[in-house]
Amino acid sequence: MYQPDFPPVPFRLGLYPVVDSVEWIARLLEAGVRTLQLRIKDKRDPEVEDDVAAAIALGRRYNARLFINDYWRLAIKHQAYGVHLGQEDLETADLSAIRAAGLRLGVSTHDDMEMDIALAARPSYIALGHVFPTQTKQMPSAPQGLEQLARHIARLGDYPTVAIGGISLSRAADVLAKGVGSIAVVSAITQAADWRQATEQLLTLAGVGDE
Ligand SMILES: Cc1ncc(COP(=O)(O)OP(=O)(O)O)c(N)n1
Ligand SMILES: Cc1ncsc1CCOP(=O)(O)O
Ligand SMILES: [Mg+2]
Repeated sequence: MYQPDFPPVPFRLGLYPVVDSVEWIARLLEAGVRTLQLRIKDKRDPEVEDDVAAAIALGRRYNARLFINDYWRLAIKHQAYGVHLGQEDLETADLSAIRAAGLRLGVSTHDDMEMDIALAARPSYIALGHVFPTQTKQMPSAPQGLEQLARHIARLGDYPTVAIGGISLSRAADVLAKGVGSIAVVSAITQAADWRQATEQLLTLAGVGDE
């Protein structure tokens, strides 16, 4: 039974682009995307605060589900829809403060042990990855593949899930067929020859997510 300790999200979050600039957030909202993440790596809070605030304001204007990766203090300060945290971040972030501020929480997992840890935090959704090899992030482990993904989704039952890692346009349908509620993509959009067409095609496959 899905009983998160943070505000719930719909099981189907649909297409979930993960991007590194406010420009991308603006473009994708305009293109109809309604679940997305601002992921700017390795900066200090003051360096990213303006971008985080601008992305959150845009997300609000479009009534979108905008998650902030890593910068949970800024996400609280500017009242984001949600925060996405990795396993290491879970050790240092103030989950009580995120919960008290009413933000949704997404947590990364790579294997069964990390799923145990994530489930103990009772987040709003659980991300599963990386499914396929990825050029976007250095991963210490091997890709899960589709069969492992299916096993993890089955274990999680009605818990909202997001698959990530190497999900190209040509692989998206196979991933969605495993029953995941959302596909998170970086390069399938940002490196596409025609990002608008790629986004439209991915939206057709994954949807915009449920209300
Ligand atoms: C939807 C989604 N899933 C997983 C990740 C990876 O998060 P994390 O493990 O914190 O790694 P970084 O993205 O911070 O490098 C994600 N960002 N989004
Ligand atoms: C941030 C992140 N976390 C696990 S894989 C990944 C990168 C996904 O990027 P791509 O969709 O380009 O493989
Ligand atoms: Mg992170």
